[in-house]
Amino acid sequence: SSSTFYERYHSLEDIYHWINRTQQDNPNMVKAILIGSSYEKRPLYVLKLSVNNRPNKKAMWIDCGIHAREWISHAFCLWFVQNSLSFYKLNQDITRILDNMDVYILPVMNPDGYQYTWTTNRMWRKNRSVSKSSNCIGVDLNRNFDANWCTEGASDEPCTEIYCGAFPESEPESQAVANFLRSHKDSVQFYLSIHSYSQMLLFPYSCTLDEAENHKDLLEMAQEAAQAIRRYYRNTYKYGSGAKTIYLAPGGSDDWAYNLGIKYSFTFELQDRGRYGFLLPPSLISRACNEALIAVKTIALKVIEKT
Ligand SMILES: NCCCCC[C@@H](C[SeH])C(=O)O
Ligand SMILES: [Zn+2]
Ligand SMILES: [Zn+2]
Repeated sequence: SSSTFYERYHSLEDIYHWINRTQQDNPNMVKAILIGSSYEKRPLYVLKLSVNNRPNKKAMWIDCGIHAREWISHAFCLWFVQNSLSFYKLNQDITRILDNMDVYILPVMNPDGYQYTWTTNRMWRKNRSVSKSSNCIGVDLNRNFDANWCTEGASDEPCTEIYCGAFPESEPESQAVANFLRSHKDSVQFYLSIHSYSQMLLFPYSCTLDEAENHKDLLEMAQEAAQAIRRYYRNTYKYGSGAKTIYLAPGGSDDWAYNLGIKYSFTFELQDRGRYGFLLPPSLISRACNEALIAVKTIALKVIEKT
């Protein structure tokens, strides 16, 4: 049954098959868009969920798997698509969100790294690009965007886990995402990047301790989302600006999207708090994804109210 499919982790090949099947099974709600390819030439597919052709309709963006080892992230993108398709017209919140917003979902932003965690090193974080200046492999895609690039909280050392790359958008994966968002910046109102672990709802800035101009709005949205998780699932998520709540992290996709003009920009760190860490067991996928789902719905509904 479908519940077991979504309560398991899936190989890259299985996710590509799932993308294909989901589009084939839902021809008038789902379209797969090829937005680029990885360093090792694997396709980067975005699924577009759209239930109507309302003129100048808003949109939201969710990317998963920017960091390869954070498997609960990829699982959430699949969970979100399945939940949206299954409960449209049945659940009031999902129906209101889809009636008002198209949703762009990138289930695997770092396919080379993800494949590598299945075949070679479960704890791999970065992409798999080869650098000219070092034998070490991989750039941290969440330090490769053009937002205070390679300042404190990133490293110019290719062998580190937070290597910023040779220059901003040096990597095909971050370049593909940045290009897509640049060409859709007038419709995308809400950016969301899914990570693990530590149970946090973060918003700009992470690249500096300065407050975002709509900090009050972002804080209120994150607080309401964390309260929803607390109320429905009795679990605790911290929330706040990235720099103050987790650590300084420049070159991030959320800060870059925010500076592009996407004023509702978030990074979620899903379960858990460290007991299993990146190795969250499949038995906890449904809880972790349901907690993230209620948070996404809470914020998406507020974005619809405000835009
Ligand atoms: N854009 C930076 C948000 C805060 C840091 C997020 C974590 C996720 Se693993 C990181 O990229 O180190
Ligand atoms: Zn991450
Ligand atoms: Zn993380």
